[in-house]
Amino acid sequence: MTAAALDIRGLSVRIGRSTLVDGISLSLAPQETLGIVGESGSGKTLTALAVMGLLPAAVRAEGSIRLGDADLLGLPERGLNRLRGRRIAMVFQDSASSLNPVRTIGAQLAESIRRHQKTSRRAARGIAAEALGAAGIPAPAALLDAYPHQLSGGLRQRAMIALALANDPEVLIADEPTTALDATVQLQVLALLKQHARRAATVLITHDFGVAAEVCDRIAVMYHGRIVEIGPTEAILRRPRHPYAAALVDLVPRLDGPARLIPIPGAPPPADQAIAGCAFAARCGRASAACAAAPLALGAPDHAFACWNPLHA
Ligand SMILES: Nc1ncnc2c1ncn2[C@@H]1O[C@H](COP(=O)(O)OP(=O)(O)OP(=O)(O)O)[C@@H](O)[C@H]1O
Repeated sequence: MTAAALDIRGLSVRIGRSTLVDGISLSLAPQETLGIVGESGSGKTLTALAVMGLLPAAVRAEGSIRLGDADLLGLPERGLNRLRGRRIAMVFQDSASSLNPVRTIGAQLAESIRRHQKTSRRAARGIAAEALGAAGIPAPAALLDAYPHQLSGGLRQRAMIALALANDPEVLIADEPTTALDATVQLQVLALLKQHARRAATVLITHDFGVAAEVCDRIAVMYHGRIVEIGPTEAILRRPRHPYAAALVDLVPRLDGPARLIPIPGAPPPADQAIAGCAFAARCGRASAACAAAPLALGAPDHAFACWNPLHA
């Protein structure tokens, strides 16, 4: 079996007594593209920030996150700094606030390249121009001296993708990389990510199931800080098992009629109100207290889902 590019086990993210991400496990093969899909507030970004070691100070992460041979949660800041940008990189949703507004695109790219590769300033500028070209930016050399505010949203997002990919990382995390873009630019950026995904492992975070279906080999559905379903994209699209995943699939625009809006409960029921029979028996088919929709674990069947009835956890 090929070693995982990224392996997350039992990751929880907490602030004070609140658990915002609740014991999730994921494994990503080299060159695999995994979509993390879920509604706003489900814990997607916190999961990504935990992997990058970029959580705010008051927020704690527990569990294990391995990038190849490196244990990311155990690394001190200096160790993380050596890996970030070189072995793992992230594209953020909002390129306007993620790029430094007072430094040119070229200076920001060259700095990242020189931090991780032994190279002269001149050579770093050349690599920077190449990275911009590879991100589909026309006349990349001319863009090196531009400031972020001088670029359109689409160009800025491409520049950020170039920045993330400049050192050829093993793992790329893209957090809602197309949300702020108009439809045609969205398609171009997705095509770019798809092209990159052939070279390295990619995690695409989105609330849009259609976007994930376009690019990803597998999809993990997050709900209330947990992964409630994970499996090959095709399988989830054809036969979603968890009601939330089914609702997301139903929202993907179709040519054969309007999408249906299916209301689902806002949160798992508290343990003392949990029903003995599975509330989602119709989908999971495990109507008794023996409901085996166990917390998703590595080594679970290819396409697995978790029940949120606490009696069945
Ligand atoms: N610094 C923080 N302090 C306290 N709570 C936080 C903090 N950051 C996030 N949260 C909370 O944690 C939960 C998960 O947030 P997260 O940003 O991961 O969601 P998300 O799925 O990425 O949503 P979106 O799609 O809107 O970005 C939310 O309830 C959010 O309000």
